[in-house]
Amino acid sequence: MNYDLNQLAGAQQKTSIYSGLKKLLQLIAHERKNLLFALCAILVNSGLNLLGPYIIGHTLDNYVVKADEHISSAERYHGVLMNCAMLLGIYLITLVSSYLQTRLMGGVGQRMLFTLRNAIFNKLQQLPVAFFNQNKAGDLISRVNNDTDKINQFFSQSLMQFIGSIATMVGAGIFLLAINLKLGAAALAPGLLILLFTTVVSPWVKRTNARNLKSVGGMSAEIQESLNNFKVIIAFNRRDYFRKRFDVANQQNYKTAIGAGLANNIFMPVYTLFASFAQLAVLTYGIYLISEGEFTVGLLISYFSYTTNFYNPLRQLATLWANFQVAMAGWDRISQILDMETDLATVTDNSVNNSTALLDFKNVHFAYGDNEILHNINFKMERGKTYALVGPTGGGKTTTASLIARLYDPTSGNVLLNGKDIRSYQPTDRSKKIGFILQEPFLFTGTVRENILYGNEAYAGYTDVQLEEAIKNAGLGKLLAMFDAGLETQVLSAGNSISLGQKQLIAFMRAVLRNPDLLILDEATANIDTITEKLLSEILNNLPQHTTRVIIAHRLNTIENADEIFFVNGGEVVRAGSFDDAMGLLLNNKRVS
Ligand SMILES: Nc1ncnc2c1ncn2[C@@H]1O[C@H](COP(=O)(O)OP(=O)(O)OP(=O)(O)O)[C@@H](O)[C@H]1O
Repeated sequence: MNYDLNQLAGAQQKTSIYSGLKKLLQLIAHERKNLLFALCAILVNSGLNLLGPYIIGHTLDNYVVKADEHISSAERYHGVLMNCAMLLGIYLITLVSSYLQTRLMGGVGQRMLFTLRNAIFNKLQQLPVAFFNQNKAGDLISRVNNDTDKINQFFSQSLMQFIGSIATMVGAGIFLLAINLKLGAAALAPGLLILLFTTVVSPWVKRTNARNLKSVGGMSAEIQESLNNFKVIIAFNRRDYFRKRFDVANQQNYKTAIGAGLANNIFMPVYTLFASFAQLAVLTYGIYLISEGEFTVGLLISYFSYTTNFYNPLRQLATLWANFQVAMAGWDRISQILDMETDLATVTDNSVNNSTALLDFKNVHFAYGDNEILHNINFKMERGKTYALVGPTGGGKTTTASLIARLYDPTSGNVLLNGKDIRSYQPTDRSKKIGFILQEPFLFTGTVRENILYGNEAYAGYTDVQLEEAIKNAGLGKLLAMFDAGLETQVLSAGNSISLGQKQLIAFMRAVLRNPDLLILDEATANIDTITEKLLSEILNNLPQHTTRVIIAHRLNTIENADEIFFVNGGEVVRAGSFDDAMGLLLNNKRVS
């Protein structure tokens, strides 16, 4: 299955703004109350702002331009003062409502960021190994950090301004048309041209931003790769090579960022130009209407304010629209992860199998992409026995072990665990039954204790003394004693606080403590001295009766106690009997050739 996000990008970028926004809003459905309050605040704000120009126009017409002779100057003065007081009240209420709106939306934005990052992280935890093989960690980190932040910025800063601007525009448009239909139409006509321009240009702006976010992800992947491998880079003197690679990624990012900046800033000047056309139309046509006696000076002044009230938010919308395009491009990249279907779903197994073995491979084929690695594999593994997988490098041993642990599913055929399709087990049940120790075990930054407890939640409440007791009971006491500070020894996930061999010992203790039915060791003792390795082999021999062991190793002494050896090579897994049988077979083969 194709899990490469950057290859899927083309297909998935076609999500419409409406459906993208709808899905995004579903994610913050629980914020409905806050959004509603903020919306009320913004509507109050916009509505009151629109009353201002009308009151000013009304004041001018009634108390200044055509003041009625019957009104004394004291009454006129009083009228003007009353209207000013009303305006002051309006301005104060808009101040409070705009504060409320900013506060509410700031909170919504931060909570949304939290929810989004959580959703992506949880999704990442469910995705199969193939997903991580096909995508670079740096790009994924950029999606979790950078792209979610773009959405947060839009929601916390721009969304309410966006709605406020639209509300002000609609209100101003209504006032313009209601006061004078013909002049209103002339004032609003350039707005239609703006709408047309926006519709045509927006897809290009979104595409340009998507390209930019992709190159930010690419650059982040470059940085991550060179930081992770800095020792190899220094040892092989590959600094120039990586510097050049980074330079290419940085250049690429620079170019796409310039493109995105250009695209995001294209709206503003065009909107300003059309807004000026509107003011000109109001001025010339308005003066003509006044000369015809169809309009008043006070209303013309209100009209200018309303035209400004219509076009200013429109200009603001230009910036907000660009922010929205950036956010939607980020959302597309995030939805690619959220929409990713895992092909390792749990299936129901109603078939009747009479297999009594712990593990049963039935006609298993497996391919990475188009490259078939295992062809029609059939073998069984019984409870409590020790099996070794041997064979040349690249022969398929790790791949076979990965199928046993269901890191991948067969392309065809079945793997049965306890007579049931391995795909029918819930991930938690399966991982309880199977322990997997890798050549380069992953440890978290923390203490040995914390690393042992990872995946061993049953011991979470244990005191150090109780845990040490459990470790001793599992036969692991001598291993723990190899760490100077015992359970409190510090481990750095990406550092050199302990050796690779010591890391393997911690992973070994972690896996054995889980008391799994099946324990897989993939070159898990390759970095351990022969004396400690003997100790590990004793521990393995003393595991509970029911535990089956699968050992992948190149060193012969590691596998000499195996009950059965399998040769894994050329797409086949062949039974070779016990260690002695296998050695005999190997010697005979050599003699023949
Ligand atoms: N993630 C992957 N994507 C594509 N091909 C892979 C992947 N992992 C392994 N392969 C290929 O599958 C084949 C078998 O690899 P595998 O790691 O199973 O061999 P192995 O016998 O365990 O080798 P080694 O002894 O070196 O660990 C190799 O040709 C390898 O290149």
